[in-house]
Amino acid sequence: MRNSCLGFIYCLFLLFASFTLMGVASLVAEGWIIFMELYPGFALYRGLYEFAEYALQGNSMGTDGMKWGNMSDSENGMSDVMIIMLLEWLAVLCIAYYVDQIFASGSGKNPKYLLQKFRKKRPSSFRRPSLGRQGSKVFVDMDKPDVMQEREKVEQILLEPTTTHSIVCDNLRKVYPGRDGNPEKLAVRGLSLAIPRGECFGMLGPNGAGKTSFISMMIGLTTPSSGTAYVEGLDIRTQMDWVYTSMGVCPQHDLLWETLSGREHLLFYGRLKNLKGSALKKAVEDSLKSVNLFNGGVADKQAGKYSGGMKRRLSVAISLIGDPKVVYMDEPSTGLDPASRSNLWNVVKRAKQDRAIILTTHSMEEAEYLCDRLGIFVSGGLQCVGNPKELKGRYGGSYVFTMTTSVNDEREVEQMVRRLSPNAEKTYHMAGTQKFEMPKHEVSMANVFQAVEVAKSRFPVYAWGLSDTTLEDVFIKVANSAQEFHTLT
Ligand SMILES: Nc1ncnc2c1ncn2[C@@H]1O[C@H](COP(=O)(O)OP(=O)(O)OP(=O)(O)O)[C@@H](O)[C@H]1O
Repeated sequence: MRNSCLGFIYCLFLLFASFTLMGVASLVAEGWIIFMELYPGFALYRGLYEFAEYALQGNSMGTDGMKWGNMSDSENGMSDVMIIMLLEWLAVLCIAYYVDQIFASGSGKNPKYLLQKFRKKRPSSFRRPSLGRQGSKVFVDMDKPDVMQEREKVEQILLEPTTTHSIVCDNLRKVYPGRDGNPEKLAVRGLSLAIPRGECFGMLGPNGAGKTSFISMMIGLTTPSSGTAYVEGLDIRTQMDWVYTSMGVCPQHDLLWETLSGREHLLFYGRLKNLKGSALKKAVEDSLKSVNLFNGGVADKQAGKYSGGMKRRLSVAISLIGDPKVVYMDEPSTGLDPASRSNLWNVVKRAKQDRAIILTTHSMEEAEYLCDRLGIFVSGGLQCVGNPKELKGRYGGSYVFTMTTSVNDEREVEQMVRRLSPNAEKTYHMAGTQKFEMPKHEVSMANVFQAVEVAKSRFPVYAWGLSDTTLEDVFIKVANSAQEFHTLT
């Protein structure tokens, strides 16, 4: 519809141009004609009109029509037409480029980005301390010393000429532009992170936290709205073609060709990674063996006939072929049965020796088993970073006590817990089941066991338990407090 309207308006202008030039050209001042030629369709028509005039004259007089020499003739105005069309072509080219940068899918640049580009001319490795720049965010980050420390580490690394860190994210940010009346979405807010070779970094976070948006930027599917990241020293904004050669990806959903076999997939991706001849054959066989897809003719079966677990293992094998220095795995074990998952974990564990791996997962067990360090990501921001033990120590300095009784005895349970630990906090309560967090320094195990024995003699206790903080407790605590903060701000 829009195209038809534009076409119609364009034709109207052509008609108007032909009427003006043929009918009243002699009555209209040359200045007005030049003014009208600012409309591209009019200028084009004027040019064609003059060509036609010369051709007609040429036919009747036996000459050649318009020649280069006639272009400068002030009578026909061709020099004005050519200059106007050339300048307009340049202007429209620039406008088209600018509009494309703002509206192209995934790029989502701020309309003022050109101004910002001119304002911030600095070498990519130069960084100022982010404290001052973040303004009101400083308060938030001060609350997260580990995140601040990571940011400072990144700033330090960026000042060094060489580094052992395979991935360095420098204040990476992603904003999706608002569409169809929806406001713009800040999916990743200023992420700074440094991951050395040989480390598997786990990215945990609730649904919609921004993990996939982060990975999409790192693998070149979308461009950062601001900030950047360096992969093996290469800038993802400007050197993505080189980054691809040292990168492997296992996406959240298997991207496989149903009619190709597992072996053919690996041969294809191996060739893309520049492997040839016997080196390619060996890499494919090793890869198939490592993910248990080699024996029994499985390697030559069509991927469409693979089970979900086999497809997932093939995706992981694809991400590792060609010895990439950096690998991204987006929820690699989703949908796998326990045996296949354990198999896959062994593959990943072996693979991380000489490379950096970023892995997103919803499984705390997987994170604890595979990852050297973890980051909990909520509402687009990193809330904490550290190894699983550190995080449990930092966020879980308490025992979790659970007891299930009849609803009538709930008060007694609560009083018992208060006597054991005056600062205990009730974290869950549902139909007779209560959960309390008791600070470790207030509680002695022996007292808890004794108190439970006394309680059992006074009222029926259906179940009880005392556990150390799990990674899941840490995750829930961090995610809830961050979500509360973002709802309030
Ligand atoms: N192309 C897009 N345009 C607009 N908003 C988007 C787009 N892609 C993602 N989002 C929004 O950005 C936020 C982060 O989404 P993202 O998929 O990165 O989260 P996630 O942590 O990977 O979630 P999950 O664990 O469910 O995969 C969500 O609120 C999502 O709705």
